[in-house]
Amino acid sequence: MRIVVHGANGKVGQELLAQIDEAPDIALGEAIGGRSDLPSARFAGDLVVDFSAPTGTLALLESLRGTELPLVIGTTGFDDSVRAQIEAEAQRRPILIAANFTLGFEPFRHAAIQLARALPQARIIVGEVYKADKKPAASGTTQQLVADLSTPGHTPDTEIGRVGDTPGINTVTLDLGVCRIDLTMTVRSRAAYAAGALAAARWLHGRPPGLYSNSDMF
Ligand SMILES: NC(=O)C1=CN([C@@H]2O[C@H](COP(=O)(O)OP(=O)(O)OC[C@H]3O[C@@H](n4cnc5c(N)ncnc54)[C@H](O)[C@@H]3O)[C@@H](O)[C@H]2O)C=CC1
Ligand SMILES: O=C(O)C1=N[C@H](C(=O)O)C[C@H](O)C1
Repeated sequence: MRIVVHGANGKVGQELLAQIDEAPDIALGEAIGGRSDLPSARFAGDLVVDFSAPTGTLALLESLRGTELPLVIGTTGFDDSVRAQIEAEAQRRPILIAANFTLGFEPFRHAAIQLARALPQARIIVGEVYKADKKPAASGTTQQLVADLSTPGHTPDTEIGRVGDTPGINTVTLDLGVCRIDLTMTVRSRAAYAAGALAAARWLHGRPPGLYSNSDMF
């Protein structure tokens, strides 16, 4: 399978290029670095992986018109209108979108959901620590966990941290007053995200048009 990387100059994009270079079953079709590269892109590949920015993903969808290339979207921070455009585009091509491609993220979020169901009286706090230059708003991962753990009338609190070049620390705390339970997922390297995105690409390749998430892979 030949992969086109969109956002190739970025932190995750560079990890993707390194892992594609080592992968026995994947070749690099094209590396699209940033905004200025998109107009000349040839999309010389079988599938596109996008780790850019919401405006970049929008521009990518526009550039992909007329193709049926499958698309793995790692970019986060979409507003409802862009999400609606992605959903519409999934009628024309298979799209897999996930806020967090770390291999352990699905089991992590399901463990948190199970604990929250078992302890409805707990106060829940969803925490994150990321690189200092990431937007201060809650990450896509935190938004996913907050949605997973919200019940009518109860929305988890969030704690947002930005430190150095932290790849990602995600926590779910269930506070019962007399005791607390802490779940933590620590990503040591952005290689974790790239590995998960390439696993998603292998899973998505050959599937029919539709909107998929990494929970469909398990
Ligand atoms: N789903 C997941 O598992 C993960 C998602 N992410 C998300 O992926 C995105 C990229 O993360 P990083 O690699 O850390 O960011 P980065 O800032 O290091 O790289 C972003 C890349 O996108 C390009 N870009 C930015 N705006 C663009 C535009 N308008 N058009 C075309 N290209 C554009 C930049 O040139 C750069 O190559 C972010 O949205 C981040 O939240 C990051 C890590 C894991
Ligand atoms: O910007 C990042 O680095 C990450 N962003 C994603 C998010 O917004 O949740 C996923 C990952 O946690 C790292």
